[in-house]
Amino acid sequence: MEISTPARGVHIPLITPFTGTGEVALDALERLAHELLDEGAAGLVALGTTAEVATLTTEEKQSVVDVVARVCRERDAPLIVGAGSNDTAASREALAALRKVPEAVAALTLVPYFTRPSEAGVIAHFTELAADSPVPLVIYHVPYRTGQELGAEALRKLGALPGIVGVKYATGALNASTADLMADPPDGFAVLAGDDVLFAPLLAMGARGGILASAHLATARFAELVRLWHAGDTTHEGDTTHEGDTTHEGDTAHARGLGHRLATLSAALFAEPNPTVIKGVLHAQGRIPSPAVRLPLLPAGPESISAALRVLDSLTR
Ligand SMILES: O=C(O)C1=N[C@H](C(=O)O)C[C@H](O)C1
Repeated sequence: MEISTPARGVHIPLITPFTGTGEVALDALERLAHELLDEGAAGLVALGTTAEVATLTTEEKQSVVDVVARVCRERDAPLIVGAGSNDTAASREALAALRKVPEAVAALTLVPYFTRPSEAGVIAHFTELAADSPVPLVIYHVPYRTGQELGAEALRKLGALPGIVGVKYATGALNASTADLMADPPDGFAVLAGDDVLFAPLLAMGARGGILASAHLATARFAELVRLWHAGDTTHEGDTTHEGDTTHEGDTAHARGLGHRLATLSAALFAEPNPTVIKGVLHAQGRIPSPAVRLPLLPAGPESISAALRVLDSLTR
């Protein structure tokens, strides 16, 4: 298994577009994937939460992975695939299936949800998965969805395991534990922002990038924000930012302003459950055939979509 830290930048967890009659619109997915890479996405994520993965059949999931893998192969772009659950044995099988996806550079694997094992149990889960997986793992830490808290020390232990290359950090808030982790992450361990509105502050703390549904829109501006925060890095690719790195004063002011504006966009795009507003906006732009989502999600209301379009317009003008 080749172990490499996820690429610096914005990785986009693709929505699953549906046709007016409810089938997966694979042609629209393929077009969208190309557009996002054209606009500066560092990589793509298939089967994230944003893909409404819980509602896709096994065949649909396979088709989605096939399409996104093809795009990544054609574009030489890194592909991360969502795989795993709160059952260790089933997660091992899901990860083993990635042997058939040579384009996958990593799996995005949730901290086991709902069961609420001890911290030691979470570490045992990931130790077993990482030992066996054909691709390295990016841990998806989202305690407000999984019900499982993990402190900086536990994340450091996980990050030090061979085969674990990063975390999608979506804790809902940045706090002392975040500062602790960001001050001393394991070598080669990428912290990727997973809370869209907190992307800019986490970049300022040293995040390598993000896995952000919001970056379906204004993709180039999200990519620009990463460049701005990493402009002064003096360390080599693969390292994290260290004390003493320089960023020009003008860049910092620009980064701060852009970060605020992108946070406003993300807030508008998350005004209703993700990815309903994003789909509404992409449909209004003519980029996907329908804004449809599958139950239990309901389509976003027209006010939310118009508000997001207004913020987007002010950002791209
Ligand atoms: O699918 C993902 O990956 C993401 N899901 C989050 C969510 O739905 O809450 C949002 C994040 O931007 C990426």
